[in-house]
Parts: sequence; structure tokens; C-alpha cells
Amino acid sequence: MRDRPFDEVKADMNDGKSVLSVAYNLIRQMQAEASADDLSAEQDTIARNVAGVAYAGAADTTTAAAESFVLAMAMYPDVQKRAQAELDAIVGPSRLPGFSDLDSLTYVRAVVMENLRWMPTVPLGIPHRLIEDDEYNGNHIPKGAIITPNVWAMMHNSDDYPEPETFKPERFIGSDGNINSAIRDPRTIAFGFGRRACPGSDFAISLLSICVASMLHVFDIQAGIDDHGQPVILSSETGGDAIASPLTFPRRMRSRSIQAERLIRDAALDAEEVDLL
Ligand code: HEM
Repeated sequence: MRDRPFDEVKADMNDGKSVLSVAYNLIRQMQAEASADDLSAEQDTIARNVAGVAYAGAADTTTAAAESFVLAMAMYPDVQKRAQAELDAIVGPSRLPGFSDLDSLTYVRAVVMENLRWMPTVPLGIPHRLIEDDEYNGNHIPKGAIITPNVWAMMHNSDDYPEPETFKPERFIGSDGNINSAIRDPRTIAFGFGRRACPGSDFAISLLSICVASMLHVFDIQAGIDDHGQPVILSSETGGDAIASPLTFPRRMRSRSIQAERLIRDAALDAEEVDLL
């Protein structure tokens, strides 16, 4: 997991055909700092470790969050339509959304927040050990005790989030049309707590936001038909151990228009042709 992807990036860079990635950026940055093409043994180890840890922390979590988003869109077609209407108005049909659009895409940002809340990717967080005695709700918790945060319960607390089982991005939008800061932001729960909280949270939110915006801009997502010709029945049930992903998944993704189809093809061609050297 640490060496193989890293060596592939290095080999691609030597062949002049690299795709932008954490490993690529690290290598380039270190080469620039050292004013040399070859990394020292220490730099090489640091870059491998950083890229490896980022991969380990990012791959399964962000994929699971993207999966729950696709599921939610098929289960809640009205949410999907409202987000698409916002994208049509702000971005228009001739291009894909970019990062600079996100500030104006309030509903899409609320979809990302609701996605983190509705199906938390790490439902029981990561256990932490107390380094000193503590007290919670009148209960003494001794130094050394292991605490498991019930992220799922926090995200489904109906005092904070009424009708918690329903995927409802509107809950985060105030009467002025902006994100309502009075509603607890699920990002403060989904990525853990304290000094070991997820260091990739900003990266994850950027990745999820652009993925959500791009997919909704060009695709209609529907439950579809199974292998026996029957409509797929979707549910919010999850499987997995530490990382929760949906047990059911939509089968139908249609491009929204001829223009959308062109954008999908162009993006696929761009991805194949990226040559950053
Ligand atoms: C939806 C996406 C993600 C979710 C839900 C998520 C969630 C979490 C959670 C709950 C923790 C444990 C925090 C704690 O101990 O309280 C964690 C740790 C960590 N995450 Fe993420 N994460 C995500 C994406 C990423 C990404 C994109 C990266 C890297 C680019 C990353 C790297 C890490 C690392 C390195 C740790 C260990 C931190 C430490 O123990 O000091 N994660 N993440």
C-alpha cells in the first residue's frame, strides 16, 4: 500500500506522464526545495510515508461517503432536482462546476453536509484513551479509560436534527438562503475529535463537494432495474466494520442532456491525456 503506488508515480514521472496526486506534489516540492531531481533517502522515506498515510486515511472513507451520496440522490429525487436546478442556474450547461463555484452553490454544500450526517462514514469514530481523569454528565471517567464516540447517535440526535432518518439538506439553510450556523455542522463530528482529529477533513470536503457538484451537473441518478428486471429497492442500511458503506446501490445513471454527455466525454479524455511535465 505504501510503496507500490508511490513507485508507480515515480516511474510515470520519469516517463513524462504523471497524473496530479499527493505523491506527485510531494516529490515535485521536495525536488524544488533540494534543486535536484533525485530525492535523498530521508526525503524519499518521508514522501512515501506521507503519501501512504494519506492513501490509507482517504481511500475507503471518501469512497464510502461518495457511495452514500449516490444512494441518497436515488432515494431522494426531489433533493437531486433542487441541487441540479441550482447548478443549472449558477454553472450553466457548457462547463463542469469548478472549486470557485462552490461558494455560490449553497444547496450543493448543504447536500454534502447532510451526506456526512445521514450516513456517517465512521459511525463509531476512532477510540481515544483518556490521558487524565474526566467527568461527563456526572459520571467519573478514569485516566486510561477507552472512549468510543457514538458518531451515529450524535448525527441522528433529533434535538439537533429533527427527522434524522430523512435526507434533508434544507435543515442547514436559514431563512436568508445561506448556511445556518445555528445548526450544528456535521463536519465537527464526522472527522473525529481532539488533537488526533482527521487531518484530511478539508481535503475530504473539497473532494466530496466537487464530486457531488460534478456528478449532479451531468447525471440523473435513479434506482434502476436489477439483473432480474425488477426495480431496485434502496435502503439506508449500511455494512462494513469501522467504515460504513451502503448495502444497496442505485443501478441507473443517465447523462442529463447531449451537452452533459459531451462534458463527460471531454472530462474522460482530459483525464487520459494529463501530462504535467
Ligand atoms: C469522508 C472522508 C473522511 C472521513 C469521514 C474521515 C474520518 C476520520 C476520522 C473519524 C478519524 C479519526 C479521528 C479521531 O481519532 O478522532 C480520521 C483520522 C485520520 N484521517 Fe480521515 N477521514 C476522511 C478523509 C480523510 C482524508 C481525505 C485523509 C488524507 C488525505 C485522511 C487522513 C486521516 C489520517 C492520517 C488520520 C489519522 C490521524 C491521527 O491519528 O492523528 N482522512 N479520519
